Amino acid sequence: MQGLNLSQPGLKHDPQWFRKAVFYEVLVRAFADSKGSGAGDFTGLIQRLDYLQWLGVDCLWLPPFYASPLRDGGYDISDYTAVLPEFGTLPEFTELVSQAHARGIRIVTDLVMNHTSDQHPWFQASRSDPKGPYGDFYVWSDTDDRYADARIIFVDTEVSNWTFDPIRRQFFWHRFFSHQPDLNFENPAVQEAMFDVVRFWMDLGIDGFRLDAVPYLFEEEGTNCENLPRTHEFLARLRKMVDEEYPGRVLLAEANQMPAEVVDYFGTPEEPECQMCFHFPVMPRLYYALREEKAAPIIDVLADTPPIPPGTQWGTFLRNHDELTLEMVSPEERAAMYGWYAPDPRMRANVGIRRRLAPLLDNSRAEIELIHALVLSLPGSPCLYYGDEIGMGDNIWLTDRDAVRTPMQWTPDRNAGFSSVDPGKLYLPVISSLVYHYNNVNVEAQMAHSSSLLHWVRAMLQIRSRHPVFGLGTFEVCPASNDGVLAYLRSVEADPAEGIEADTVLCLNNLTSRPQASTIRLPERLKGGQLVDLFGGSGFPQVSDEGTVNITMGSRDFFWLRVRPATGGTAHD
Ligand SMILES: OC[C@H]1O[C@H](O[C@H]2O[C@H](CO)[C@@H](O)[C@H](O)[C@H]2O)[C@H](O)[C@@H](O)[C@@H]1O
Ligand SMILES: [Ca+2]
Repeated sequence: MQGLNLSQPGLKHDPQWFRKAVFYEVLVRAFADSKGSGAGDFTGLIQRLDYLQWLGVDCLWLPPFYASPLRDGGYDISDYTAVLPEFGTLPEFTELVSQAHARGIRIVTDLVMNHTSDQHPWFQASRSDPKGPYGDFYVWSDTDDRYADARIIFVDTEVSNWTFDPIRRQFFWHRFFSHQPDLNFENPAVQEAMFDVVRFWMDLGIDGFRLDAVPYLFEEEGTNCENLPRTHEFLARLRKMVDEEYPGRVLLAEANQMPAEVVDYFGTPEEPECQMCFHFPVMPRLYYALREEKAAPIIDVLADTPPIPPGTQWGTFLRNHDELTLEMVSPEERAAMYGWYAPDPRMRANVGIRRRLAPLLDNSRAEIELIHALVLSLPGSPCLYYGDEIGMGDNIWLTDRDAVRTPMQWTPDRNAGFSSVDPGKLYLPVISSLVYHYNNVNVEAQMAHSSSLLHWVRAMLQIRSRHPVFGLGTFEVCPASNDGVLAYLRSVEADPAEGIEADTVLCLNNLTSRPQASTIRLPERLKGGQLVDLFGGSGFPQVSDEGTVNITMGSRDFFWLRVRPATGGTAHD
């Protein structure tokens, strides 16, 4: 942004960076159009890196920007080592990586291993030459009745996971759209080809990969074809290769699974797989807890979450480029979520809700702040979704998940400052609805307004970055007398070698829409401790000799209170 005067700190060596980082998902296509083509591009993103540095994010996650017919937002890849020309060139991509690194920002890209576009030359060769070198690159069958226990994921569009190919005269397997044939991971040549894709992008300097749709790599008769042992064996091999050839680069699993299954994607200390996994089950429960006005859904899902290996980290999020998935909640919870958050059927897609954060919460500033406070203080490295920092709206009149992929709103000017193109030529229209119109909701206006959501989010990221306890610390629920109040402690021990000071923070969240009083019970070691607000430094009533704190909180209020033990030692004494 013009006028931002920022230093260029460069990357620091920090093998644990991903455990403390705040991630930011940004679609190249949606962020900034430097060429007037109507779609965003690498150069546009480079021009906005100062903004992202100012905001305080540590790592960008870029969904696919590879050659693609764009029938699934780029998750339908037709060439793994080429970029889509409308986004720019490979040298522009490498410039983006080095410009981001110069600002201390890392870059993680998407690795879509499970499937390709049907336009990929591998598929074209496979369908036309079954005996040729690519004949066995995909999962072919004479019948469409194999793997009958595998569910259909894109239920709005697909009726089967098999589609008949008139050229090869066989059926091919696809877990997603019928234009996205699954690669055959039983074929060692496919595995090697994927290793080469990894090497190609790692050689260009990226800091890691989000592994798209990773539970579905292998298929096996009589199973639901998810989370199979062969998939884990392959991932352990992939991690070994990355550790040997690109030490320090990170793998982040997108495994939309229940906690007991998703932890397997971390692997074991002996056979590690991914350093990070998105925690899908906790996300819908944050929204559920806000409407039920109870702490239990969040407490329960975290209690059901097994411990993860040392040195690994959860990825948490409120929204992303997909629908807000409800695959990980019970049918009863799903029905309630649809009622609360998607009353219009047009708001729904597959098993989920295709709305952005601000409209989901009816633009309630208090709820938007509270849900951010939760995701920024619960265990895990949070990933923000572009535009949510200014409370961007959505457009449910667009098809599928395009509802939440509209251009970033920079200014109140033409095309929201996203592009200079004729508005009719934009890849998607900018949001111009009554409440979320880019005239009102844009970066420029919020920068000029010190109490805007944008400034608030930035301040939260600053506080979080000063307290590594949020990334590295343990998590302990504190019993509260009021079931609408969620209380927990984050604690970290001193680690002078890593520059970490001992820190304990008590996080209190009033999940209800009314003021609440509650008595919170803290562990023995904190009896008589002092409580200090992390934001303003004000003292709060001290922890009683019985280890309790009596607190009153406003509607949807939250507090982050540093706990100083009474003994003058650390909270771990
Ligand atoms: O490449 C196909 C899809 O892969 C990801 O899908 C994930 O999102 C789905 C919902 O849209 C979800 O149901 C599934 O479990 C996930 O693997 C990717 O994020 C999608 O954009 C993409 O279409
Ligand atoms: Ca597969």
